[in-house]
Amino acid sequence: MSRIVVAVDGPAGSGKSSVSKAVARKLGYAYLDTGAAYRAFAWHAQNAGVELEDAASVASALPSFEFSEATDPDHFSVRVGEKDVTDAIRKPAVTGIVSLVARVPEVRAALTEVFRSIAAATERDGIVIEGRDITTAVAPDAQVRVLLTASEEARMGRRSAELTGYSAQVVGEQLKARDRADSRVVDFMTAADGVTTVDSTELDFDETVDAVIAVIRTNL
Ligand SMILES: Nc1ncnc2c1ncn2[C@@H]1O[C@H](COP(=O)(O)OP(=O)(O)O)[C@@H](O)[C@H]1O
Ligand SMILES: Nc1ccn([C@@H]2O[C@H](COP(=O)(O)OP(=O)(O)O)[C@@H](O)[C@H]2O)c(=O)n1
Repeated sequence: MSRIVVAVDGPAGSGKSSVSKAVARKLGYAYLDTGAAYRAFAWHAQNAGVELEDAASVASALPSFEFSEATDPDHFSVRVGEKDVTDAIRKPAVTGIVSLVARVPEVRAALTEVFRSIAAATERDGIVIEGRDITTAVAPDAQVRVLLTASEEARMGRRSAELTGYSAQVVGEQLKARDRADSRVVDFMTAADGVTTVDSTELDFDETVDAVIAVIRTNL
């Protein structure tokens, strides 16, 4: 069976996770959130007591990283060893350190292999994989490649609406700082050759899902 891969990249708050999950659900595809893996590794590295500023120390936590992620869009969960970290990895304590671990080349190489194995193991007809470097590094040969963007203002507004209890200004500043740090490692602000941009600034959620499905239909 030839499995369809839909690769989705974009900056924080552009709608990658929620839109990709909805697209997967509608098409009966699997769904893989690669940011969740980087977050889970950051959580693990911190618990392992590594020196987060030191790349070699961060990489030393890789062999003990027992990661698993469900790919059913209706039952999403992330585990490290026996522990369910689905909620813990969304906390600001993890969001604030994830870029430090994501910049380490050994970490990127190891997680890229994990993503390819998960994609190869899915039993569904297709998989939507979302992150920052899926269209360019993880699955550059994907049949469908999308860059999901939205204005900084829209992204900050969406993220702060989601994180109730935190000041909109602090959430916005953290999002901008993380995008700045991440974009030094991977370019997810401009579409690579053959990648279709979907700008959701003026679209509501359902319209964005439909726009991504339209790109998929055009490419298959
Ligand atoms: N087109 C849209 N219009 C309005 N809200 C959206 C849209 N796309 C996504 N959202 C909302 O924005 C928030 C951030 O989306 P998320 O999927 O977490 O982004 P990302 O994974 O890119 O960080 C979520 O609450 C989501 O429901
Ligand atoms: N393919 C990917 C996915 C995420 N990441 C890293 O993981 C972090 C969390 O990704 P995420 O997709 O959960 O972040 P949000 O866009 O949901 O805020 C990013 O800030 C990047 O540092 C990455 O480097 N490469």
